[in-house]
Amino acid sequence: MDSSEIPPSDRREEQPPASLPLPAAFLEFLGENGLDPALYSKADTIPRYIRLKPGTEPMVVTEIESELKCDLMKVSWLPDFYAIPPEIQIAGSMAYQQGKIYGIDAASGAAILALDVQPGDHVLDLCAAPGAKLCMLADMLGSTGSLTGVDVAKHRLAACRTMLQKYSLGDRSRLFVADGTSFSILPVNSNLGSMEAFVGIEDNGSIFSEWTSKRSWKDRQKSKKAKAAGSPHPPSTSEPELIYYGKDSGLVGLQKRYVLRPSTDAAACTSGYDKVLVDAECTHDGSIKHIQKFEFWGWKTLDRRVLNVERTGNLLQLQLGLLTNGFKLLKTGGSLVYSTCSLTVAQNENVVQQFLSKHPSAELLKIDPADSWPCRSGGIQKTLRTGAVHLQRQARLSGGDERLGLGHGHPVDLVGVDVLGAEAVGRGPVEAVEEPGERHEHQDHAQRRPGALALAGAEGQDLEVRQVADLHAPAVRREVPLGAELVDVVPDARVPAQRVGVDEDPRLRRDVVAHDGRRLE
Ligand SMILES: C[S@@+](CC[C@H](N)C(=O)[O-])C[C@H]1O[C@@H](n2cnc3c(N)ncnc32)[C@H](O)[C@@H]1O
Repeated sequence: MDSSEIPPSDRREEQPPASLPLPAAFLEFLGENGLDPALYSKADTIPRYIRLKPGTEPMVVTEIESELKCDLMKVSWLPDFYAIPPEIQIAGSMAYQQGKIYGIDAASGAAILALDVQPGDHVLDLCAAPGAKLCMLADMLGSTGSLTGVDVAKHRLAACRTMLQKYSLGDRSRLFVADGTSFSILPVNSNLGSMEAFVGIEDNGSIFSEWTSKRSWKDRQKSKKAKAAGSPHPPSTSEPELIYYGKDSGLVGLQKRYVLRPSTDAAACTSGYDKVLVDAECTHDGSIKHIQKFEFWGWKTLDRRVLNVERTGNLLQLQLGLLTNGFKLLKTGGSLVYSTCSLTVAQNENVVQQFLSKHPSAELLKIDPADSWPCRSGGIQKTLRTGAVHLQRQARLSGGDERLGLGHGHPVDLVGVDVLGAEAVGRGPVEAVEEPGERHEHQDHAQRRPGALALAGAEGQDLEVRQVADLHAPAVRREVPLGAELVDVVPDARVPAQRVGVDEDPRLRRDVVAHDGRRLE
């Protein structure tokens, strides 16, 4: 959504109130978890953060300041991060539209720094969508190594693809719709010994050619069949689905069966990922601005999606499952960051404790740069927490090789990075993400994908997908020509898929939605 195009009256309506009348059930949840409700009245003082694409000329800062009409305050401990006042909308700015800046909260930045990505690393982001951290990871990677993003929600992962493309960060990346608790595909080029056998000679559809957004004939047939059978979605499988790969991701020319084959535990030890980020699905209670959105969505939704006991129980299992599988995919000596945007001990320290009790080869490591971060200690030694406002914690764990029975531990690190005064993960520059229709998708997806839970909600980061009709009715329904890949799609507001700011996920009912239907006028 391009906020510059929303009439000022609408803009005001979208601003949540500074202090919220929190419902009893949420107050109870906070009480049970020892959290102070006063946290949620501070949203109007929490800055928003943006990150400048590395390499952006310093003089651009002045230009952005004059465009946004505010000062950009450099965050000394986070390279390329700037704080801006919370009420500033960036989505309408040229700097944003030209891909010079993106919205990402400071605590997310800390999680990525904690991962300490090095040139040549193979990096896995196991809960990647909507993709702010993925973009930063891609930036850190530079022109070597590889980045694999996984998320169980296809439409959210499609937003990651849009972001990677918009910021020209996708060349070394690949994106899989998959359950992160069982995903087992290793990085390419990590098993060179046997790779020759998998380099394709004839392209008969079993070899990766350059990625295109055009759907294959096979895919189109599948979705036609699904439609004919009365289902808006193609039948789901639990097989990972590759929805994007960049030209330098190493896939082009390889046989699909080589790239997509599941790995064994032993193979992961030697050929797994160097770095894994598990930014797990959580109750999002540490995201003050996210909680504020329930004022609009309805507090009953908060009950159902955040506080529901059954859901929370499942969530803890999911978090442990994601952490365990992420660890399994690390190569020996690799490291992992576990992070959530919940403030609860249950979803953070306890999950990590449980994990550690079952994985003796995993140890906590100290994250040295965190010494200069505005953090305080968390509940376990070497964990850090933020102050009153926001929590994000990272566990940094070594690759373990107990599966080989070698029995020696590697240094592991659990860091609760918490950023004093850093913003809660807040509304991204592109407005609200979770609209009623989207919630349906989450739930539907959860039913269709084993391991998936209905989401508590997006982090509100830079997700560029929205249902215009729901948010800003009346959206203009004038049609413009569709890109070839969108044939079969019946969107709310049609736009060419190539346009920046468009999510094209041909298999979902949400279809293709312009950021703002009025642009089509
Ligand atoms: C906190 S958000 C991740 C935010 C993201 N790292 C970012 O920086 O934009 C959690 C994500 O986990 C995903 N998720 C939930 N269950 C999952 C599962 N079983 N496997 C993989 N991803 C899952 C959700 O779809 C959601 O996008």
